[in-house]
Amino acid sequence: MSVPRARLFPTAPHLSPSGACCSAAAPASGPRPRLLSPCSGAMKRDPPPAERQAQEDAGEQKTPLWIFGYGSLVWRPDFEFSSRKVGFIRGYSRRFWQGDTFHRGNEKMPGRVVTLQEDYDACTWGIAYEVRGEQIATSLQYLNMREAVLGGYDTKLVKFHPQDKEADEPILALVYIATPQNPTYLGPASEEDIAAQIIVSSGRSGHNIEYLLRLADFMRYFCPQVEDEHLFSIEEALVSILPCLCQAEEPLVEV
Ligand SMILES: N[C@@H](CCC(=O)N[C@@H](CS)C(=O)NCC(=O)O)C(=O)O
Repeated sequence: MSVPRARLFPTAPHLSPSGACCSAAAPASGPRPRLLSPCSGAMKRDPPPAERQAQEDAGEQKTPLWIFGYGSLVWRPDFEFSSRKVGFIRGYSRRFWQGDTFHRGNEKMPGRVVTLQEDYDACTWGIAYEVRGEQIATSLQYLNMREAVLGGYDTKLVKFHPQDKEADEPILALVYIATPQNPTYLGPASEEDIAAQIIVSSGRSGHNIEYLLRLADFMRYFCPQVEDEHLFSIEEALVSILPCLCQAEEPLVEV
């Protein structure tokens, strides 16, 4: 029996037309859980230099800060923003090569989430979020915990290209990347092995299957012109193991 995906997962927080995430203060179900670092007693990290510079620039010049999401940030930003744009960054490929022992896995059975691999000829599509004024410090503080402390990601400044290139110039954006030097980096594996690991992993933010399917649905519905072979071959491998997961009739992600 096929089960439409939309019924498998609670809908992502609804984004109001203005683009402000109406559940930015808390995830869909109740107040955001206190995020405890899995490495108990880990000190809260100072923001990395690139992030601090971007924050200082934004604060002093009242210019907005843009944050580029290409994984869970695409469908669960969970911070207040002023606007958002679909687009891409050059020079990177998205890969399910980062282990996750908190959000979509645990210490014994880490999940697999995405990071970026330097790849000169490649582009990675996602969403850039514009944060202004007080949104800047709030979003960076939240993402530092969610991505850096709990996820092993570092920050980098990249050039974001909005999909509507006639209307928009490229924009400098902050992106979170998990490098091979971080402790939960897993590196390459076959799409079949990655799918098998995703099927058996879940963590504090939900099942790893949800993470994969929401990202695949975002790309299918909002970037239909893009063929992300790595992502869709993992999805295909997962559906061949779990044929009950039919493709969603409507997008799981609302942008
Ligand atoms: N940095 C990427 C990946 C972010 C990502 O997926 N990070 C994990 C941390 S391990 C996360 O936030 N997970 C939250 C969730 O799975 O709902 C992005 O911009 O979307």
